[in-house]
Amino acid sequence: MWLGFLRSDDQLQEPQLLNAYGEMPVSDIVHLKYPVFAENVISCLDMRFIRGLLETWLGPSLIIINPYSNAIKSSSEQNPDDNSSCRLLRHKVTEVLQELFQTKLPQTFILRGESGSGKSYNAKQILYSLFSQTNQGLSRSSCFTKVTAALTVLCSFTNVSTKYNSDSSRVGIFIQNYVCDYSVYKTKINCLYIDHARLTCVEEGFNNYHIFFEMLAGLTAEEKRNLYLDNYQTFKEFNYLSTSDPPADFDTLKRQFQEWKDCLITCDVSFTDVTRVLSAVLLIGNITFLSTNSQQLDLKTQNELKSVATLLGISSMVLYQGLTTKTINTPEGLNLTPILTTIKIHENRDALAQALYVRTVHMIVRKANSLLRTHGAKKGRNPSNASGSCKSDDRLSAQKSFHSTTSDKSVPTETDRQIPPLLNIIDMFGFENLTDNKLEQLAINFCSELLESYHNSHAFNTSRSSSKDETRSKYPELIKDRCSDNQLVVDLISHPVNGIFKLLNESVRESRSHIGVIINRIEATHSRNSCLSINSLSSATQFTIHHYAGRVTYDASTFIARNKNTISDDVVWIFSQENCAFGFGTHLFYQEIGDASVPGPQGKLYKILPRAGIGRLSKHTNTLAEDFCLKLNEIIKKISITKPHFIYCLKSNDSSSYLTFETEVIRRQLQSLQIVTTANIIKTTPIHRIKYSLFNNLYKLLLPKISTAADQSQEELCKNILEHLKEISRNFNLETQAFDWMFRQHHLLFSEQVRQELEAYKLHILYQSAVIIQTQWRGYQCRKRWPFLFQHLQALQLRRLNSLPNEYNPVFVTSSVPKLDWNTVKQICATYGINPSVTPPVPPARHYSVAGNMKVNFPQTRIATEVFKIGKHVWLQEGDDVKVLMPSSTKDGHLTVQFQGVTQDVPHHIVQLRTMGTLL
Ligand SMILES: Nc1ncnc2c1ncn2[C@@H]1O[C@H](COP(=O)(O)OP(=O)(O)OP(=O)(O)O)[C@@H](O)[C@H]1O
Repeated sequence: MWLGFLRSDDQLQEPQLLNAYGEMPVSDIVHLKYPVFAENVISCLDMRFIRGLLETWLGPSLIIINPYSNAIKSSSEQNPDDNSSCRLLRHKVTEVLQELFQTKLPQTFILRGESGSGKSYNAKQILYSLFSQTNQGLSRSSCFTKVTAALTVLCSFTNVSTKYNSDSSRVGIFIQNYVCDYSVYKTKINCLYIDHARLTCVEEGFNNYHIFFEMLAGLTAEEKRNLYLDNYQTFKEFNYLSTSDPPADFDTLKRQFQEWKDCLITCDVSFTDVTRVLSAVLLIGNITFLSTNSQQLDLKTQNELKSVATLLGISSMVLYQGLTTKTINTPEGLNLTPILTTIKIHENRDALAQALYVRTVHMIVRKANSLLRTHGAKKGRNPSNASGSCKSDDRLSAQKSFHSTTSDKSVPTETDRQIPPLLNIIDMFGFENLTDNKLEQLAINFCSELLESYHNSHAFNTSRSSSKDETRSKYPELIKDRCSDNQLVVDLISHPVNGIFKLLNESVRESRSHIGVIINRIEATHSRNSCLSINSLSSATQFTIHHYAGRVTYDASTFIARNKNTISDDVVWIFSQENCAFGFGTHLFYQEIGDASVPGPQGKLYKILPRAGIGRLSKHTNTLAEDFCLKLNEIIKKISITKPHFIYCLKSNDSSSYLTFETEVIRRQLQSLQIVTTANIIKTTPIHRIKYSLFNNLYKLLLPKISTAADQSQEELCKNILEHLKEISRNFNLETQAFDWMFRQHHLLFSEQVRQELEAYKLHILYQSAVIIQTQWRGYQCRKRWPFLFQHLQALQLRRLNSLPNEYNPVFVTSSVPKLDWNTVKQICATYGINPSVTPPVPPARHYSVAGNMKVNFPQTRIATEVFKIGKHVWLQEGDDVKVLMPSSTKDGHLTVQFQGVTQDVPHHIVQLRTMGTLL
């Protein structure tokens, strides 16, 4: 089982990983001298950055710096295959996969960082590594092609250019990979929507979604004519795009559109249907009603109304009526009344555009999810999970609360074990602080706070519980402060009784409240919350929250309107089968229309967002904030029963400049992500907590001999493994006092240093085993081929001896002995300027040795393997530790050795390198 992993070059050729103790720059922040300070971390990251090393370990987690190298490369030039900068990330994926296979405990990669720090980029790299290590590599994995196609389509739909990132994703993404038999048999993409109001919000400085610019650049003249877009020469002529700037030059947009189109087809979604909806959305934005008479349209708009109606397969009359009338349910019956204000009609229009857009995205994701299963799932490799596995998973996770599970996360219960082996990836929103922060920013920053809270409870809970026992942690107060600050903000925003979201939701339901009233209520309810400040004298609609990553001032003036998230049923019923001949359009609203007990509008309000997906529990009437919290909590519940692996993404600068390391930017991110505190905690506390049985499963192969005594308990076996490790490490003169572990009733607590030693030792054992197996296999192959080879050699010898004519060539050679093609050899020699008749020169002496696939530099510590005399005097005894300075410059095959103050050239074979192998 391990050999598959061992073939990965990344693991075997990672000298940094195993050799970094004491070297600068260290490959793991935890190896910096205690106590770790921000300055040391920054200089370490800086030194690595200069050397092109963008990844640095933080114990079991990884820090990755975004160098913005794609600023100088187009996306088509970026090939994940030759991306050598992701070596440690790939290694991490391998480790996590091994853990998944051995412990069956679901695992989650959580990408954290500011907007633009590279979360989405690294999420793709994780997916790439995952698929290249499973499913027999990428080439055979159609699942991976579909996942990347789905993500490419999604990116165009959900990415926009912002102040922080020219390619910022406006949805949170949660990817679930179901793994079985070393294959990903199903991938599910879940989206968390929040920012669809951006589509119709045409304020200055806001950019619209990439797809509109790509589509307008990439459609052919004929396609544009068919979609009624041929009369528009520039982006600015569309109201919804009038304030936006194209995110790239025309040719790039055109190329991206072609890529998007290909990916859409890979996802089995109709290109024509989707472009019809997108064109309709753009044209809907241009339907403007006269402010003097709300029911009247100007002449140009009349044409646009007709075009939209044709694109959506409805009559202009039905569309016009849907936008301008409202059904009111009175005790006397249903009344169809005209809407009198232009603002209300325009709200209806924008709600329609948003609903069409976001539901199309949702439908594409659902379609892609249905394709992202390999045959394994259908064959029922894992019958209990393969069909409807998400549902069962949902139910399971919904039963557990976030806080109860985080406290005892490493204990898989019976129910946990039924969960299929899952590898999740979470790529949520980055923290945002704009000049004008709205409801979307509050939701996005709340999401960051929840993840921060999750991080605190997972990264520090174990340490706190252990500190109770041993009071070893030097940072309990600091951790407590961070956790309680964070909890204050989470409560302020989402408390079920008096949180900001709750107050907002009530105000939407009451439909009378004014934002000033809400702000007053917030102020009154949270007057003691130190994370909130309201200065009602300077502005009646603003409040400031002290988030973990900085203070953000929110303008609540649009909160109530944005939180509504509603569309009237008059608009929804436009898409009933009687009215609409466009099947795709009808399908977008099938739930609302299908759920209605009586056909036709009833004066109800529906949500703009689709109901299905992760938030199955959500209702038709939920507000935006309600829906967002529900879905986010569901995701957090799902991941709280998995083992998290944090990937901290840092941006190297704020201006997206290529390879520019700005110290202050890094310092800010280190502080908000608590990297320095985490490093110190990892150094001082046994942070790992694992059940004895799981530990033994992972590491029992380290024991030279496993006791077969039936009465040996799991705890005893675990003790034996650790004692053996200590003994081995003592022989290496490692600081064994840092080998920290504690035995608890069911669990073992151990330090990061122990984990690293265990992993390094395990890798070494696996490597040795692989060498033995390969040696045996090659020996077997040689012995099998030897009779044919022998015959061949005999024939050659015979031909030479008898000077047989060249044409004569006995057919002894079997297919298993490859023939040397001299013409090719000559050609290669000519290409590389090699003279085949001249013996190549001896390469210069190396200034290092290689042991266990690692480079070991001079001076080295070696062991004398036999007695060595200088004259008659015995200078070295067998087993003496000696210092080897370098290969001897005067005598071939000799090394310059120093022992007891004397330096002497000694034959190579007398002193052997101290590797673990010498001790086994
Ligand atoms: N390791 C890397 N090497 C090269 N380019 C990178 C790397 N990481 C990120 N980038 C580039 O930096 C830009 C920002 O990255 P990305 O969109 O992944 O950030 P993000 O954290 O997901 O931002 P947001 O939260 O706003 O979506 C992208 O153009 C991405 O291609």
